[in-house]
Amino acid sequence: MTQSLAVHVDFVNRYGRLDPARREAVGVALERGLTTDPVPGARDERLRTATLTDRLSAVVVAADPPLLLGLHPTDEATAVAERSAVTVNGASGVLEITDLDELERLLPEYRKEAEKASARLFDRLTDDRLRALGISPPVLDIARTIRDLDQLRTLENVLPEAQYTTLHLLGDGLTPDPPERPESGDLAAAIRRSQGRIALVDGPAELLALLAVPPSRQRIFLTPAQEAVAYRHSFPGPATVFGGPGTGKSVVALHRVKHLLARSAGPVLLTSFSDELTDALDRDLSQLVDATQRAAVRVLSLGRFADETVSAEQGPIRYVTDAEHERLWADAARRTGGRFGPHFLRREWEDVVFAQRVADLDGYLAAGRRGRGLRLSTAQKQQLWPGLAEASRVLLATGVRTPLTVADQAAQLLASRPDKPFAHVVVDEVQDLHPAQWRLLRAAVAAGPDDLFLIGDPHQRIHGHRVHLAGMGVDVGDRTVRLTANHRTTAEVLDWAVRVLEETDSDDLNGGVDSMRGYRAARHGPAPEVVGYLTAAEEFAGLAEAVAGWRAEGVPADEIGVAARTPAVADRARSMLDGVFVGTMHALKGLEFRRVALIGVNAGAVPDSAALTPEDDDPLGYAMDVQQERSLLFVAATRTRESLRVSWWGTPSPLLPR
Ligand SMILES: Nc1ncnc2c1ncn2[C@@H]1O[C@H](COP(=O)(O)OP(=O)(O)OP(=O)(O)O)[C@@H](O)[C@H]1O
Repeated sequence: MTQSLAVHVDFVNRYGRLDPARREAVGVALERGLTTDPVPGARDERLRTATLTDRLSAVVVAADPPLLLGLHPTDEATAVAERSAVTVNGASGVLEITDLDELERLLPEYRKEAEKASARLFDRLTDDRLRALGISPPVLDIARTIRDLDQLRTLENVLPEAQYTTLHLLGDGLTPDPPERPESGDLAAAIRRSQGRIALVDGPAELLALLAVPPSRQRIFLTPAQEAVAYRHSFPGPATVFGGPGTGKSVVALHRVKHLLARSAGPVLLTSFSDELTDALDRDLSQLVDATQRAAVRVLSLGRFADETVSAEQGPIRYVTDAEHERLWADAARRTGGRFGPHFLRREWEDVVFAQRVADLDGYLAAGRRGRGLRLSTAQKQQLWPGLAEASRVLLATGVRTPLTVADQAAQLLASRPDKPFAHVVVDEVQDLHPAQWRLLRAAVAAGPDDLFLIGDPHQRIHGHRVHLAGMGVDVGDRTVRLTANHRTTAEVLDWAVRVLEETDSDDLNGGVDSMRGYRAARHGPAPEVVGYLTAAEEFAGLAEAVAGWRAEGVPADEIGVAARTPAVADRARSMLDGVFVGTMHALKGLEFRRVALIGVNAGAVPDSAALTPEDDDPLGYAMDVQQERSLLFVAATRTRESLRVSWWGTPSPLLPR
């Protein structure tokens, strides 16, 4: 691909804010091709302007390829070009724009303030250290005057983004990423390196296609925090990225794939736990990589990957049906003398016996039951064992399979082969994976640098397997990066959703805890609307009215999501709504909409009594199941970009925040 033009995210955002007529006119001008004019008196002669319409001009960096930096009324474009300078960050090698006039205007004021203070924020750091971390001379001057983080924040929109981020981390007592020591400091290389902020296109047609992608669908640009992890040169082993809902974790996954493809011939596996999620990743990846690179990536769910691996050796696989599965656990429960229920047995088998590949009673007596709540005495384990052994016999020895047993078989097949199918594996939504799936991931790639890039959110765990990664041969050491800024949900919805979780901590897959503190959302919107009705019929009528209202406001049907806790309630809603996404709360995972309605959030339905371990059998297991139901409501509530409506009939769910 020839890359004849580069475009900065700021240009794209400004274009997106124009009215349709101006957008059209700018499009026509871009199609004709750019003519740039030098700006007399510019502090950096590489900054030019290009006239686009009678009122609008682009700020352009004269480089190879030319970079469209900003889009402004012509006077303003000239002023930006006059007072700024283009530089290459000394640590990361990315392109930066510094407003020199503004820094020089502020410096005397900040110096005067600094003289009054007894200490300044960066006193403990030498100039050499700051320079090595990419702080440029004009920024260093003003950084020296800063007293505290609050004062630093006043410079957020003045300093180049990456330098601001570095200073903020240092001021917070944290260590920024080590410098990458870029091999070349020239502008062309810097443009190519600034992947998350600058897109390269092969001409006006491709540029217009990029500009036509609505902001909610664009996956091209990253914030500096996202960019720092997605384009980190290399991790010496498995790395994790944790972040709350809407922090751009899936976007980071896509860019990590792009980065790996630029550095290695692959092949790369991009995977997640469901086909819906991998289908969405697959669609978005095509925005980022070209056809040659695309050919070196497999995008498929863990279930399909496992199925492919096993069926290649053994032919088509027959999976157990839901009815057979239910019968199996009812049989197993009978073999325990009826002392334990089918639900408990299934969880015990999946999370202990099968998770640890326990083969006999002695193994079971010795097995740890981390995360399983209720303590069991030796006598109880002995009572349980015949039921568990029968489940193992049916599920492992006969030809009947579940997705999890197939994952385990695939893991064993791959583990026994010297050649691994992938050079790198990138996984989204790791919080829901079962140990068998972790074993499969581990076996899909040889241990080494950049083997596993794991992305997730412990608070969105909705399938209940608790895993300790080091025990799966996945040691992430201190390679955990956290993302905190939410780009999807409004602050009002995020606050409400966090209250559903009741401020609990979730274990972080790594033996520690991941706390909710630090989530933030910059956008604002209406508070969630919570509506109660006397009967289900009235609630459905209220839903239909609300959806009709949104449609009348101009919200397209496919930008509306409706979810219920159970398939039956969802089916009923689906039958009365056309073109709108209607599904279970589980099915909302990973999706997003402009408006979301959660229905049937009543006592008895949320939490779903059928999904709870009976409290008398196992109080701790019960508490964990309730927590999982909270996570589910949290996940469903955070799917909306604009507003959330929650309804119930009869008695409201006890999980709703008061
Ligand atoms: N740097 C960014 N600039 C603008 N929008 C962004 C940015 N990063 C993410 N977004 C937007 O935020 C939304 C959420 O991103 P994404 O789906 O990657 O988040 P996530 O962390 O995987 O979410 P979840 O865990 O809730 O499924 C998307 O609409 C995406 O386009």
